[in-house]
Amino acid sequence: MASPWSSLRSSEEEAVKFFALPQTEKERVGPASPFGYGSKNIGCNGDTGWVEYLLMEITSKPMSHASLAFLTEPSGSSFRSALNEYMSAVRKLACVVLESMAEGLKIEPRNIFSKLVMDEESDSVLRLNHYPPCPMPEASEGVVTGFGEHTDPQIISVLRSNDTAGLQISLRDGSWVSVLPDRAAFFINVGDSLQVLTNGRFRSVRHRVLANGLKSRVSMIYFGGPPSGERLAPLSLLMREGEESHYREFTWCEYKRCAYKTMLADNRLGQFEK
Ligand SMILES: C=C1C[C@]23C[C@@]1(O)CC[C@H]2[C@@]12CC[C@H](O)[C@@](C)(C(=O)O1)[C@H]2[C@@H]3C(=O)O
Ligand SMILES: O=C(O)CCC(=O)C(=O)O
Ligand SMILES: [Fe+2]
Repeated sequence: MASPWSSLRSSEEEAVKFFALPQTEKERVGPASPFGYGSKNIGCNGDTGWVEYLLMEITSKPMSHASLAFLTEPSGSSFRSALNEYMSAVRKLACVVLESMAEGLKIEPRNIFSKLVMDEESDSVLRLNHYPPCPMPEASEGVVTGFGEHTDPQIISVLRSNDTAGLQISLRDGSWVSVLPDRAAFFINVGDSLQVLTNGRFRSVRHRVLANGLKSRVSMIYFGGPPSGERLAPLSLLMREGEESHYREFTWCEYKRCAYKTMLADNRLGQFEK
């Protein structure tokens, strides 16, 4: 398997260069609707955070989206090739993880989940987030939200950050636990769609990012999603005798349409529960 590390390093370097550009230059690539450059506004339903980002769709045609035309300019060519290489390496990594998950659940074929993100029509996204150091107002008691709490809607998310803390996950009792930053590690998040496919055996955990008072955080996240028309429901081959499905069947396109009308913290799966 091609290692994601070299393309990761160059993508991160290019991202740092991009985020260091004057605001007017970056805004040529925005607003993110949903793809492109965004700053402080997340999604289009009123969420805000101490973050700027680049959101890119991953299609079988590398980097086709018009809002990212800057990547097709000669000055964007090294960024483009690093990102294309990284996207394909991180997708393979996601597949290895998804195949181990299928094995752990003792279901076959092993590629039952990974084939969804490998599909030519897979609806996947790459996100580069930059959280600049945040001057902490006294009233905030050292807590400023970089990216508000949420679950990821897709099947799997593969996150890699530099060595700046900020990411936290929520435990069942509602307490928050910090994820130690480790630039040599990937953080894997189960998405809502995998929770549905496994009838809740794997859970999409709520997470958030707190801004850092001193250092910049840079993260790159691959969100592996299924093709638009894919029907999502608990896999019958996983269900035990008498086990009830917790979700009604829906397509990824239907879920995404509803998800994009919600705010980050909303419980998106709620409307699909039985
Ligand atoms: C507030 C929103 C931003 C988001 C779309 C949404 O309406 C609800 C889900 C959000 C999320 C979270 C995970 C990923 O970062 C993301 C790209 C996704 O697929 O769902 C974002 C969406 C976004 O930033 O557009
Ligand atoms: O930037 C991070 O570390 C996490 C952001 C996140 O959860 C997301 O973009 O969905
Ligand atoms: Fe997330």
